[in-house]
Order: sequence, then C-alpha cells, then structure tokens
Amino acid sequence: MEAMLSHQHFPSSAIQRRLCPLNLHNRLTRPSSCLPLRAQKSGITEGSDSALEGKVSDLKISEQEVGMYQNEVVESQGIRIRRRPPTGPPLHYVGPFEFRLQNEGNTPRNILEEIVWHKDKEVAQMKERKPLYTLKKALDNVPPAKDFIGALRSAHQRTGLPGLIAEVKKASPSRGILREDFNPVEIAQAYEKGGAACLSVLTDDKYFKGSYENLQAIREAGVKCPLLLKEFIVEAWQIYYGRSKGADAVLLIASVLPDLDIKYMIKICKILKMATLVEVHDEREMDRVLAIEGVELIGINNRNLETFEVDLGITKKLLEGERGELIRQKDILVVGESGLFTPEDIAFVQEAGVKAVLVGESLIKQSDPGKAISSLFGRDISE
Ligand SMILES: O=P(O)(O)OC[C@@H](O)[C@@H](O)c1c[nH]c2ccccc12
Repeated sequence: MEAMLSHQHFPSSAIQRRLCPLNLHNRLTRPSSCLPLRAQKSGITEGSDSALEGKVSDLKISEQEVGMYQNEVVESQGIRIRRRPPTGPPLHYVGPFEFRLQNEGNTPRNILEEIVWHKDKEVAQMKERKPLYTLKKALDNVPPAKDFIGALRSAHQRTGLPGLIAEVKKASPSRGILREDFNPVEIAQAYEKGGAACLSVLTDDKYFKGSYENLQAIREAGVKCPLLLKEFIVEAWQIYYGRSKGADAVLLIASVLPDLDIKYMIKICKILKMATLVEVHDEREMDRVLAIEGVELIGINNRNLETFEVDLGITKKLLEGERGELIRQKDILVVGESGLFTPEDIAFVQEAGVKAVLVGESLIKQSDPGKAISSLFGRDISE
C-alpha cells in the first residue's frame, strides 16, 4: 500500500453522506434539481433561458460530492468506465479519518476511460470559450436537422440491404492512421455518390484525428446525407455544439453514460430534432437501453472499446431471443457497427437482424472510398 498523504478529522456531514447516500440522492432529486449531474454542472435546465445562460446550480454540490454520487450510480448500473476524479485520487474512508492514497484511482484503466477523462477536461475548456447561450444563438442560423433514421429506413427499403452509415475517420487508437491523404469533404462526397444513406464524422482530435471543422466543412459543401456527430459525449453542451456545426444525430455510448444522462440527452436531441444512436456492446447495456423510453436507434458495437477486440458474433448474440422480439415490437432500428469488411459480413449481421451498418476502416482505406461501397455490399447500391 502507498503512503498515506493526508489524514484529518473527517467532517460529520461527510460521514453522514457516506453512511446514508440516500440523503444525498434526495437532495439531488428534488423537483428543482431533477436533471442529471453533468447537466447541473453545465447549468442546463430544459427549456429555461436562465439555464441556457449557464447559471450554476443553486445546490452548491461540491465537485467531490458529485464524484461520489456519480460513482455510486455508475456502479449500480454496471458501468465500468469511471469518470475522472475532479480533485485527484478518490478519498478512502477508514474510521474517523480521511485517507488519500497515491496512484490509486487517478490513472485510467483502459483506453476508453483515458479518452473519456481527456474529454471531460477538453469540454470544460471549450465550454468556457463558448458558453451555452452563445451556442443557442448560433442555432438560430443553422438549417434544421435532417432525418437520420428516415434516411436509413428508406435506403434499406430501396436496396433490401442494410442502410449504410459511412464513416469519415482519419485514424483510430486501435488502427493508427487509416488514410494519409485525408480530405474529409472529398471522402464524404464519394461516400454519398457511392450510395451511403448517412455519414458519421469523427470529431475527436487527440485519438481519432478528427475535428468539428471537418463536420462543418462537410455540411457546408452541400452533402445531403444526414450527419452523425461521432464524439465521446460526456455533457449535453457537446450536443448543442455539434448541432451548431451541422450534426443531425449524436452517438451516446452506454458504457460511458448512466441511464439518467442518456434519458436527458435523448430529450435534448428531441428538442433539437436530432436522432440519437445509443451504442451497446453487451447484454447488460442492451437491457438498460431497451428499458429507456424514446430510444429509436440502437448501435451494437462489435468492437470492445476497452480491449479493441472485434467479434461480429456480438451483434447476433444481442439480437437473439426476447431481446430481438422486444426490438421488433418497439420498432427500434438496429445498426451493426465495426469490423465489417466483406459482403459475407454484411449478410451475417443482416441475418442477425440489423437494418443498418456503420462502416469505417474497410471503406476509408480504399483509394476510392465510394467504389469501395460496391465491393463491401457485393453490388452497386447507389441507385
Ligand atoms: O472502422 P470500423 O471497424 O468499420 O468501425 C466503424 C465504427 O463502428 C467505429 O469507428 C466506432 C463505433 N463506435 C465508436 C465509438 C467511438 C469511436 C469509434 C467508434
């Protein structure tokens, strides 16, 4: 065990909170404060201008309390990805003393956790430069969102094959640089010509070499396909920002976001007329997401974002039996994501029940990413 860095008398209110998390929960769920914590921290209250002006919650919950509460929620939902401790390593409570252990809890355990922790810091900085009320003004000048789900459904009806979301991605942590001569607008136009129903645009810079500028440039170049904001969403602010750059849909990752955040973000997207693609990777995440009202589009990621392992069998497994039945009853459109390279792969996930696919690597690596679509599907799907 590492050396104890500090020990001091433990404040009695903190003991109470520790022993009785419900007290904290009750405080957080009073009517005036029923928003998810991250929303409260960003000062957003639905439909209220004062909130959009970025007012800080009157609850005055300390960062540390927020961290404690979040981690309890996250644990109860089986979410393995922890959020970055706002004040360094988490405290450990032993008797009446407070212990701070070095090197425990303050380093990410896997790549997804690392990305999310970095994202937390990045968003905090971006938000300072562009507070929500300025984004709200920018939204007045953005053309309305395009119908992402409608485009996928009609492509599926037209071709009898899964509707294609083609991904504009320069690099990834698992594969490194995928394409050196990367011109996002040309790639997007080639995808559209090749028959893509929608496009997915990576905006993360550090790990995927993407940008919001790419998204905006594609939108402004006259591409008609609806655009997915492919980002690690940790706060509602990012959704508004993405919309201001022309995004029509956003990705919400169930292994990162607690249910309450997903629900709240879906509501925001509905207000902004955007679609949400809620991504899952295992049964538990699928069951959580199926219990959330208003989910219309679910992505099954065949790639484990913690280990990078890819297995198309994940899509099949998550669509079998009662889950598949419920998905049909609810008329949810399912997207098979990652690791699709051949017409056989497409047939495999279609057989499993998907009506759309999300493909990056196998298209972006080809010299003509538009023509690559015909090879992937085994025929021309452009008309
Ligand atoms: O390049 P691939 O294996 O075809 O995968 C595309 C897409 O599914 C993948 O980029 C992806 C799916 N979910 C994500 C979440 C974050 C970043 C990336 C992703």
